[in-house]
Amino acid sequence: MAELQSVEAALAALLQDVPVTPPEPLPCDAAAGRVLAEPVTARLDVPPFDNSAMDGYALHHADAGGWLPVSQRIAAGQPATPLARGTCARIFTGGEIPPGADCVVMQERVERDGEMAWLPAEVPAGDNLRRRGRDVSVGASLLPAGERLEAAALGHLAGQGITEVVVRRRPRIALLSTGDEIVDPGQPLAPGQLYNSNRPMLTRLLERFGAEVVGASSVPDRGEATQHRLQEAADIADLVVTTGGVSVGEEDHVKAALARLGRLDLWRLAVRPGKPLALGRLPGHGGREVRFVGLPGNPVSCFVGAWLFLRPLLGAMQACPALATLPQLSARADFATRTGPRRHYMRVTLAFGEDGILARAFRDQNSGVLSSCIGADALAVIPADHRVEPGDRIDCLWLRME
Ligand SMILES: Nc1nc2c(c(=O)[nH]1)N[C@H]1C(S)=C(S)[C@@H](COP(=O)(O)OP(=O)(O)OC[C@H]3O[C@@H](n4cnc5c(N)ncnc54)[C@H](O)[C@@H]3O)O[C@H]1N2
Ligand code: MOO
Repeated sequence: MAELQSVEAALAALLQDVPVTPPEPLPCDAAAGRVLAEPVTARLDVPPFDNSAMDGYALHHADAGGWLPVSQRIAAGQPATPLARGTCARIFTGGEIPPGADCVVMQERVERDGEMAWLPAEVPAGDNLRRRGRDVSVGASLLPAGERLEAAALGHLAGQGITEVVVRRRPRIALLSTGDEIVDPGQPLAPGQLYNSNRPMLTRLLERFGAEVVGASSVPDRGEATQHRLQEAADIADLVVTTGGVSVGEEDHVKAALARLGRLDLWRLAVRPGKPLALGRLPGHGGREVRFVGLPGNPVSCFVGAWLFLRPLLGAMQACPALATLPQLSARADFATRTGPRRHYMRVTLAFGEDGILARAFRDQNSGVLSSCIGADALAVIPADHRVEPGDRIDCLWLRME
């Protein structure tokens, strides 16, 4: 039997020559989670004018230390007039610093008597000032291509008055569920059948990774039907993902159908869960090359396979570096385990304490037990042929992210 491949070899095969989806313009209001196809350059200074960081009094620092007349009042949104030397201005947070002032004293340090204000001595120039362009200056790089538009980036675009961006088209995914025993929720369940957990789970994960599921259908365990559905899927998608039917039984038709239509690049990994994972390519509409990932049917194999393989693949398709890898944390195990010839990706929760991070493993790590993925903070990576005792250091891949 052919040797099992490593995760690294599978990732290298998967990420080779990945076609990037085309750019498309999109209103910023609809761009959350999308990936910038072009860098954005700042066209405004932010803040656009020197302004006060405090409610208080603006003055020239050389005039501090004594009583000064209050010569103007500047609320946020009002224009300031030049400040006469020897006077101060009542100012509010965000108010424009008047020409001639170079510092602000917060009102808690100031005594007020009618139109006069007492200001403490030795106020440094620049105190409590937010200078024009401190955050962003015109012409500077605002956001690079490949940035995923999350909260702060969307705020940054709005801060420039930008209403439209050019983003990568979301990769289109066709999801095929194989298995005669798999039934859609809402249908009655006959003996020997079970409901399709993988489809909604993968749909949600794929959407979180920036993709759009454009087709989701079920495939009976027959070679011809599998081939037909694979071709239909390849015609509408950038990536075809199947679940189940990639093991060694005679009811496992996916690999054969793939090999007939396109090409099987790699099959069977030294990992648990997810051993029979298959990677390949299919010819799409008009001769396009469509990627193929065949996940094993066990729900945990699908969950882990999506994080390990679909996420970086979708990152490459959107030219988004943030999706390429998962952050790695070092934790202490609070469990004992032993691996055989396959690397084990165990579902763990992480407790962040004063002594560091403690990883707790879900009790049943079988690849059919989807409960082990609910609330999982991370995947603990246990090398092949390895023994872990409680307290041992282990590497964990952080999952609490997009
Ligand atoms: N003789 C061998 N048998 C198996 C091997 C092997 O090396 N030799 N490998 C085992 C491993 S490891 C895995 S993983 C599974 C994967 O097999 P398949 O990818 O062909 O998956 P299926 O047999 O179709 O399904 C496996 C399991 O998952 C259930 N399933 C499938 N789809 C769904 C779904 N959409 N929702 C919920 N559950 C689903 C299915 O009913 C099966 O119980 O092969 C082992 N066998
Ligand atoms: O490789 Mo499988 O997913 O362990 O049951």
